[in-house]
Amino acid sequence: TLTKDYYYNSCPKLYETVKCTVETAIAKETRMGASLLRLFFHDCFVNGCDGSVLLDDTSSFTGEKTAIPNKNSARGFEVIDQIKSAVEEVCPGVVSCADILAVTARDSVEILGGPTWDIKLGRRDARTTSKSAANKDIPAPSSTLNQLIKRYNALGLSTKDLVALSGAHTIGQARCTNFRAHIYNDTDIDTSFARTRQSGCPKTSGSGDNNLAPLDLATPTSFDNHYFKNLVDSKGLLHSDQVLFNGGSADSIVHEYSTNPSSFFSDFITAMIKMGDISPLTGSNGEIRKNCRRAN
Ligand code: HEM
Ligand SMILES: [Ca+2]
Ligand SMILES: [Ca+2]
Repeated sequence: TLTKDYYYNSCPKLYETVKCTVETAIAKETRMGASLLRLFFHDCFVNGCDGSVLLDDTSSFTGEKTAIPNKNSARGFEVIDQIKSAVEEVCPGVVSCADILAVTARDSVEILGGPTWDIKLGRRDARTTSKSAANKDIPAPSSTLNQLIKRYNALGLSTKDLVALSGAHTIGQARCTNFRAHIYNDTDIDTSFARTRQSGCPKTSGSGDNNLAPLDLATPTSFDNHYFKNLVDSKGLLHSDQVLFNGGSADSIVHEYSTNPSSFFSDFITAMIKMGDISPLTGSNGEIRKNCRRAN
């Protein structure tokens, strides 16, 4: 099992080393904080939090980076490489890439104005992975509320965890291809917001697919509860965002977070810890990778 003081003796400088590199990366590009937080989610939802998302393709397997949810989308791998190098300098061969993702996600949230919390460490790194697992296990932005609830439940996460974790969309950007159907076809969207987003995202698929828009139109670089205020105003960017406030079973939770930032923060922390507990490799399973991009 994971513990809070896992590297207390073996790598006492871990936290300051990671945080310093994350701060530099976010100072250079604010969006990087969002990208790093998302990497932890994409790792944990595919074979658990085992660093699988970081593996490059090899001759023996095709990894997760070219799966639909990640291709042209997941970013921050160079920053993870920098953090891993810095950590290897202070304690070589000790800290897993899976744990580095967990610390990095926690620090990114805090640096962008969100809460901080103690995390549990002791994960080991996967030696392999598969593209098809990533395609199957990461929820699509076209998901219905029931599909999202089912997927989260299968991982031991509740509807409350789903809503709280979706609050991560208070930061970062999405590509037109992922919100086109919502802004052109859905009716659960504020019409003037839809028009604004349509102006940056052509209706014809294949044109402007990579054009970006902020997931939170109000405060896209601050980790706050504005995402939930947007949902109450029918200004969610993704179909999978707005289904959380649609007259369904998640409405009351969204409403609560939209008026009470501290309840969002405390439930987000709980949910991040639960997500970080999804089937870690421990004991003699897996390994401590030397380079996060490949098995030793
Ligand atoms: C509920 C299911 C979820 C769905 C369907 C979903 C879907 C998406 C999509 C489609 C994007 C935009 C990607 C692109 O257009 O390239 C995105 C971005 C993002 N997601 Fe999620 N997401 C979900 C849950 C989460 C969770 C649980 C977290 C973290 C705890 C998270 C964090 C982020 C962040 C921070 C971004 C912005 C990344 C950046 O700007 O680089 N998402 N998500
Ligand atoms: Ca994984
Ligand atoms: Ca925000």
